[in-house]
Amino acid sequence: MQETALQPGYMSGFGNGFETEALPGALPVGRNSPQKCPYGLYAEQLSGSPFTAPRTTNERSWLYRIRPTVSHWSEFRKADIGLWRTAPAPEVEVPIGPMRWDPIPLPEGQVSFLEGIRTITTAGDAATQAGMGTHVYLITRSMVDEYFYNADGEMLFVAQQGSIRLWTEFGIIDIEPGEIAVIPRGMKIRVELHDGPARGYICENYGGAFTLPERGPIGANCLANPRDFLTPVAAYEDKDAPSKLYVKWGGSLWVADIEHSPLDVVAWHGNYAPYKYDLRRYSPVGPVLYDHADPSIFTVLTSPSETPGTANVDFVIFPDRWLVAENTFRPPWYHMNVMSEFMGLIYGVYDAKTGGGFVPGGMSLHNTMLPHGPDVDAFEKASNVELKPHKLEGTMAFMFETRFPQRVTAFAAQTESLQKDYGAYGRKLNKHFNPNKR
Ligand SMILES: O=C(O)Cc1cc(O)ccc1O
Ligand SMILES: [Fe+2]
Repeated sequence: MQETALQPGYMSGFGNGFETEALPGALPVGRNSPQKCPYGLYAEQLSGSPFTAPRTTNERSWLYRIRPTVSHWSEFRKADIGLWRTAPAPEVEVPIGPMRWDPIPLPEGQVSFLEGIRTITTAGDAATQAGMGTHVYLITRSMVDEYFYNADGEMLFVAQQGSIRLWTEFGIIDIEPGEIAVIPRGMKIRVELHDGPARGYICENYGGAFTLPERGPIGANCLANPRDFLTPVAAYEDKDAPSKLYVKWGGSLWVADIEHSPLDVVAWHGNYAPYKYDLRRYSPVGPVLYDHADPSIFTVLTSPSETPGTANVDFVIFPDRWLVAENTFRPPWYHMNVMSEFMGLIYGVYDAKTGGGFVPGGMSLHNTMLPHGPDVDAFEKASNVELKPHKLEGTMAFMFETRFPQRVTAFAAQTESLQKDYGAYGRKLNKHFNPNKR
């Protein structure tokens, strides 16, 4: 490994055509496939979209690597996929009611990224490139001489506890709680524990690649600003060692013995690349006079479907912000939604659930067309509080919202972390109706 490659360095921008080289002159100039590449490297294209996709959604990168991926290939055998599930996964009947979980505890023993995935829900069908899986990751040891890529979807990491280092083919990404990272489909990684143990959430997106939502009348600024997205500079390993390459393909995990690190990309250029983003940089826009707006105003990233305005997945956050609306019930309203809502809490308190039970590291599921809203504590407080400007501080909840109903896995339905009494929270709401008093 190069001395200079040990600390992550980043380039700013979303979806840019980046170019970066870990050795001077490693990138061919003016062409993608010279007869011989500099330093004896191999050229390889990684296509994240069909070749013919329109320019706005066309994604590919050119990698200049010590060995092409095909030479990392050898006899694959089935590996134990543990508790990772892929849609469709009809393991249990999905309850017709809200579900909520306490944090899944970190295991006592040594658990790598691949061993510590716990799928909570699946939606759609990975084989048709539609839907998503939601997972919790639990990591107590780094991957050593173990590498992985996911052919079934891109992975959005949401760090909740501890920090991890994602060694990718494209360079190094560090994330800590409050930050996210996106690893596009097909990109090789090794996940290292930086400051652990680590827990977080993953949205495995089988559909259209995450992109920034349109801003419409908001204009050219606010929400997630493109300059705050960071893509790593090239960094490579020239390492010969008995290693394992794991591939998730078609919902199964496969493994092959390889003799060298596949993170051997010395230079690359293109717009198909991993990135990170600090959620605390999000610039929220909201109601400045009255009413509570739809949560789509807080969309960080969206995975579009073929139907305009109907997301395969929206990644939405509920960050620190001022509440100023006059004569308004300020928390989320009671509602039913054709989209299904998986929520997690990174830190702090979520304003619709102030009565306890939705804690950092926990999660909830409000499925397609199932009613939900503030708990009794949040309702009573927000209905009676003096409506001064009020700042929600030290809070970061998020939602993976998909057009598809979500199925829970057998693990999620049977874990001790499942709260047995959550389904009844709505029944605690008091009757206030009085026909004699307006
Ligand atoms: O249900 C939830 O808590 C998420 C949510 C938040 C909000 O402000 C409006 C609608 C919505 O689904
Ligand atoms: Fe909701």
